[in-house]
Amino acid sequence: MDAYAIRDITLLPGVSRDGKRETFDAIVIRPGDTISIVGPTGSGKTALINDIEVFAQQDTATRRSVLVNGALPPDVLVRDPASKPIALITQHTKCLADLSVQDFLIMHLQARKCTDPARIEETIAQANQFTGEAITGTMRMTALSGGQTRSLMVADAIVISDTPLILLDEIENAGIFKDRVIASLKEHKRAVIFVTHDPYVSLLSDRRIVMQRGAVVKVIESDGSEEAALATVAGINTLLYSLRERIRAGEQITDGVEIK
Ligand SMILES: Nc1ncnc2c1ncn2[C@@H]1O[C@H](COP(=O)(O)OP(=O)(O)OP(=O)(O)O)[C@@H](O)[C@H]1O
Repeated sequence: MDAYAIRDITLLPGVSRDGKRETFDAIVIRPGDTISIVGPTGSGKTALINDIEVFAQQDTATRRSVLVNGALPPDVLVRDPASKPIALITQHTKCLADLSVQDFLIMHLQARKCTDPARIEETIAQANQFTGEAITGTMRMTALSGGQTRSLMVADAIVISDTPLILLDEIENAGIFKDRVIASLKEHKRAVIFVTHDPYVSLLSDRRIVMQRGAVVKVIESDGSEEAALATVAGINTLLYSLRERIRAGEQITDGVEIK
């Protein structure tokens, strides 16, 4: 995004599923922000990120609108895929191209009109920070696991697509290190919005948008009061990760398991 620098993306209220106006004034998303969207099944979490992804202008079911740098988004951001400042990655994001990881990334680099070949290795190295299952350039895209695919897509969004905002729809079971993804997105000054049912991701976020009946009903700002809960959940997360690895490796877990 050299030509058009994104300073912020603003979501303006729409209506709930029963037609009531949402009560928030505006939700402003800036580089480095980590936001989670939580709420029961069917409460409108996916609809909310879809509004952001399509730059809604009161033309979706929710009647919300989205501004870029405080104004209507310019046409080029909406229509030119190579200029799109938003990457949406879901559980179902799959790559059907029968190419090696390296060839796929080269193709994407060309599509994005980028000429820096160092970005290929950088993307693979970044993806390997997010997953415990090593990815190499010679692997086939179609042979990657769910966790490897999601890790590569997030790394690609950071390094090659270079998008300022990444939307991640329920990637929790995909076997990626979510805390590392969040740390890396912050380090690269990217904003991320997670649709999530995962307490760890929710508690790690700077802001939590709570949905009910198709509407935003609350925005909780992280103010340190959940630190103790976060520390406990982080311990549970680490424990579960190590157990998962040991069980996958065929071990029997006969020692006592303990949250550190
Ligand atoms: N404000 C709204 N007005 C009208 N329809 C809405 C609104 N918000 C969501 N919907 C519709 O309600 C349905 C459920 O919403 P959505 O899929 O976004 O829920 P969700 O919270 O993502 O659910 P899940 O957790 O099961 O994925 C969808 O058909 C969506 O288009």
